[in-house]
Amino acid sequence: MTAETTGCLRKAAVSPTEAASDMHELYGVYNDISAHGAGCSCNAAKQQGQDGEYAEDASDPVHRGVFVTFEGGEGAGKTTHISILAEVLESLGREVVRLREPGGTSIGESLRSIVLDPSNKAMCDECELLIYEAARAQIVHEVIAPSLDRGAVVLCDRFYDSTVAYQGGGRGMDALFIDRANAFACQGVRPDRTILLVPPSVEDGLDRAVQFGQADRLESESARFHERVRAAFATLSRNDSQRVRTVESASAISDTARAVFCELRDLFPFEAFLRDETFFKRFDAYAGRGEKAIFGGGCASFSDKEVR
Ligand SMILES: Nc1ncnc2c1ncn2[C@@H]1O[C@H](COP(=O)(O)OP(=O)(O)OP(=O)(O)O)[C@@H](O)[C@H]1O
Ligand SMILES: Cc1cn([C@H]2C[C@H](O)[C@@H](COP(=O)(O)O)O2)c(=O)[nH]c1=O
Repeated sequence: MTAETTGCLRKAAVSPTEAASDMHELYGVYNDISAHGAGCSCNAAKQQGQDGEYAEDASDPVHRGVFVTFEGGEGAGKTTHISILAEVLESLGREVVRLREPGGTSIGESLRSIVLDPSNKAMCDECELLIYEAARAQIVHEVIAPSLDRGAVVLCDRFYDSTVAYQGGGRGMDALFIDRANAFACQGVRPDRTILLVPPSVEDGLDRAVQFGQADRLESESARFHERVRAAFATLSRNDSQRVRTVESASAISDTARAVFCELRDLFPFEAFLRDETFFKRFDAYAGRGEKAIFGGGCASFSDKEVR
């Protein structure tokens, strides 16, 4: 099995056996690791595409990679769990592209600093919506579509569901217009799975989010705004429960990480990790380290200094 035939492994010729042996070295606990090679996620994703589960019309592209987005209110734990997932997927030999929205491209990061700048108090809702869509169009065109085409796993911190929740739920903007704007920006690219992380409460999430610095323009919105965003995310998950999986991020990071892996087990070969009582405990050490410390790894990063 080669990367060319399956789209499953890192671009160069890394066989399932080699990937398994890398992971064995890293974690040193699995004897039945060859089972991971058999559970190739891209085949699963492609199959789902062929079955029409993810592709809503015949013109939708069926990509070779896997696109997973993380959503949720402020401080939900998206950065932390993307980092954990990326680390494990890389150990399995996958090419992982980590991104954030808005951002992830040079243009997108410039738009991010404008839309989140707390001094931009004059920004109207229409301008805000279009900035998010502009950044999205650029990241889809420049990074997400090409990465999926070559078979990478793309992990994105927020995507179009955030526009539905923040500009739709939070600002009360027209839902149909938002759907059309999202479709225009995304050109048929849709997440294969979305993990919706839910902190214990809006207040807890905001406290977590601002612990390392000043609140940005959106974080500075009222608690009522953030409650509406939270409710809109909950509705999204109820209406599309096949794609959008809710995970509470109320307890230890290890418990939340295990629940995230559970929701992705049909896309990636995670069974051995899920059977291991102790595997997820190591991730409790990520608590409170913040984005800068976590994103020290080898894969494409969306930290401020290393923007893709
Ligand atoms: N179960 C949990 N899962 C993830 N993070 C947790 C959990 N419990 C506490 N935290 C803490 O919450 C904080 C916020 O996490 P993180 O930065 O990953 O959230 P985020 O959703 O990316 O935030 P933001 O909205 O600012 O982008 C971190 O300090 C993290 O250690
Ligand atoms: C994509 C997107 C984001 N937002 C909001 C949500 C957050 O408040 C910020 C992004 O900051 P984070 O620290 O990276 O979470 O922007 C939005 O309102 N609409 C969107 O489409």
